[in-house]
Amino acid sequence: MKPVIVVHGGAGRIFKEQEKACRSGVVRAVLRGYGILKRGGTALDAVEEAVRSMEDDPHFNAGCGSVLNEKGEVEMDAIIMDGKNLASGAVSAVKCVANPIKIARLVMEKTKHVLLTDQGAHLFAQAMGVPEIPEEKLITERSQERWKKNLEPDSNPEEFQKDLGTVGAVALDSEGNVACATSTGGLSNKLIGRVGDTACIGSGGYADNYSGAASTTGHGESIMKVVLARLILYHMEQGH
Ligand SMILES: NC(=O)C[C@H](N)C(=O)O
Repeated sequence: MKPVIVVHGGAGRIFKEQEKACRSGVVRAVLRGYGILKRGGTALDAVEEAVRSMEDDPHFNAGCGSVLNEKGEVEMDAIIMDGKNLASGAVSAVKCVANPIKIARLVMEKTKHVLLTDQGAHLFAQAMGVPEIPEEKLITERSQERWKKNLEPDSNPEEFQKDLGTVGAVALDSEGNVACATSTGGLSNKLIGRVGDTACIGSGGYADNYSGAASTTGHGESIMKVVLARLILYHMEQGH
């Protein structure tokens, strides 16, 4: 089967001066993921690699470049899912790691659970030998500026939520297996402990060999209302 990978760097507004960097970020991610597929690798490895690449890229709202919560901290959510057996792993409100998607994968493969949050995710990551990094390494000038602007009395937080998007990827490998991965810093100036759609199976992503794979981006609280990723696959199953 001919392998396929599709990635997104969010569906938010992209400022002119960021356009080139954002474009090369998604191209780099897709090439890394596709490289794995071309060598006969799995859809799961391909989506993880593509998302890692965008987590490492400060132009996206995931990993380095994540938006900040109300206290000016980075709290990230991520999910990965294997369409072959419906196995999935996710983390929410994780701090001080470069690649939340890696921990999501470890949750899937090394635990009996599907979602670990905050401190529990942190302890698990430590136990798995995932290196901790200083929070400053995840914070960009742009995310700090956005956070400060949102604190101003006349700010329009709705406007700022349009600026940046979550990252994600879906892939089909030569064996006919599909997978999805999604990663985000969430919403600007969100409440501490807010968990968005990205960490929730069926909302931030879903993969099922029977129907396909989806990775979502946008306003998490709206996405969760309709369990969007699963809803998309439902419509695909119906042939829509
Ligand atoms: N920009 C985004 O896609 C945000 C993400 N869906 C969230 O609500 O956490």
